[in-house]
Parts: sequence; C-alpha cells; structure tokens
Amino acid sequence: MTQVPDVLRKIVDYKQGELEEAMRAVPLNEIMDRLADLEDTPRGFQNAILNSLGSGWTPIIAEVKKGSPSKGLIRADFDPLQIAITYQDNGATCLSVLTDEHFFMGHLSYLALIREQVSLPLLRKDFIFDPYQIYQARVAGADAILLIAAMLDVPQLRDFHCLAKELSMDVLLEVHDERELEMALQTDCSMIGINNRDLRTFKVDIATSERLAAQIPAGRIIVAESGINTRAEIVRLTEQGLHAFLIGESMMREPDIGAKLSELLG
Ligand SMILES: O=P(O)(O)OC[C@@H](O)[C@@H](O)c1c[nH]c2ccccc12
Repeated sequence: MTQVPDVLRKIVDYKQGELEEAMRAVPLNEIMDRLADLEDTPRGFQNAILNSLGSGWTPIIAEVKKGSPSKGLIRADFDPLQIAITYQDNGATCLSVLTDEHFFMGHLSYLALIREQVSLPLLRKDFIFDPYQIYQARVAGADAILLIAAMLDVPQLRDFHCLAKELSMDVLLEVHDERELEMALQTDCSMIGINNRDLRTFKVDIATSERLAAQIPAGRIIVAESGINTRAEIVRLTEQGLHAFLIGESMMREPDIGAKLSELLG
C-alpha cells in the first residue's frame, strides 16, 4: 500500500482498530450463524442499473450522506430513513448508504433501517479491507459493496469480489486514475466506479470520469462518482459513455431533496 493517499491511510489505520473491536464484540462465527439464518436474498444492484438503462431512465445511485472529512457536516437535519424514502419516491435506481461512523457520520444500522421500508438495492459505502466486513455487510442488509482500488491490491480485489459474489452481492470497484483502472481491468468486476474526487487533495474534477471511461473496454457498467451537481453534467457524461451516477452532496445540501433528484433525472 505504498501509494495509498494520506487520508485513506489515516482512515484505514483508524478502521483497523474499529474492526478488531467489532470482531471481539461479534466474532466471525457468530456473523456466519446470522448469515445462515437470513431469509431474504440480496436485491440485484447491478440488475437494477441495467433495467433503468434498458428503459431509458438515468440510473442514479443516491447517497445517504450526513457529512465527510472534506466537507464536515453536510446536512444537519439528517433522517436516513426519510431521505431514503424521498430518494425512492423521486426515481432513484439504487441507494448508497455510508456506514462509516467516524469520518462520514454514517452507521451500519442504517442499512437494516432503510431496507425495512425501502425496496431499492443498497450499497454499503465504507472502506473494506477485510473479509469480515463483507460478511458483516451482507448480514447488515447490503446488496452490494464498494471496493476501493487505492487501498487494496489485485489479489485482494479478486478475492473480495469472489466472496461478495458467493454471498450474492454485487461489487462496485472504485478507481481514480490510470494505475487503479489497470488494476480493476485485471479483475472481472463488471461495475467500475470512477471517483472524480482526488483523495490526496479532495479536489473534484468530473473530467476524470470522461478520461478514464474512454479507456474501459465495452461490457462493463461505468459509474461516475462524486461532484455531480447538474442535469447538464449528467447529459455530458452520458455522451462520454458513463452509464450510472453516484450522487450525494448536491442533493444532501438542498432543502428539497426530492426536487433536486427530479431535476437531475431530467
Ligand atoms: O457527495 P458526492 O460528491 O456527490 O459524492 C458521492 C460519493 O461519490 C462519495 O461520497 C464517495 C465516493 N467514493 C467514496 C468512498 C468512501 C466514502 C465516500 C465516497
């Protein structure tokens, strides 16, 4: 992990401690028991995106996000369930739920809370570096997980993808530059997310999506992530080959979240 950006390094170091604590509180064998007791199967995250695409609907993965290290508190009146319902009522295809507590003000329990009343597929948005977190995601109610190329190596990406698939979850594999895209293309993850936010500087440039999308062979679903604010940007990115859009902040900042989502959908 020599090239891991500083922020990411800091986050992973912190989360290592959190993970050890979680494993003491709920050991893996207990998670496995819960897994065996699960009655519902995951909702197809990737399929939902394909279905939207097939019917000419812009696939938006709407993010339930209270804050972030770069922006601090984004939304003070934060009711994760109400936000998820609003996203569903206004045409989101999938939801992304931040489950990191310390840096993003999220919580693992939001997945189950939302899952009970909202039928859209849910992505666990977190920093995954251990198989325990993948089992934990499934038991908590996730239908898909995020894997970040900047903090993993190719064998880990392959193994974690495999494990997610065994648990019937989909994977969104996030890249930010050519080196990470190269890694992603060495796996058979079919959904690649291009993060427009540079984790070294926090600068956002949606041209990153356009540049990297052009280098992805046909057959993969390409998701533009971060910094998307307008319908015009979505239209432009669609013309450049982007298939789906992961959007948080620009909706979280609006008093009327549903109206903003409708505007983004065009
Ligand atoms: O709020 P934005 O700029 O619309 O971005 C959403 C999402 O892409 C961003 O939250 C994100 C992308 N990759 C991540 C990895 C971890 C935590 C968060 C993220």
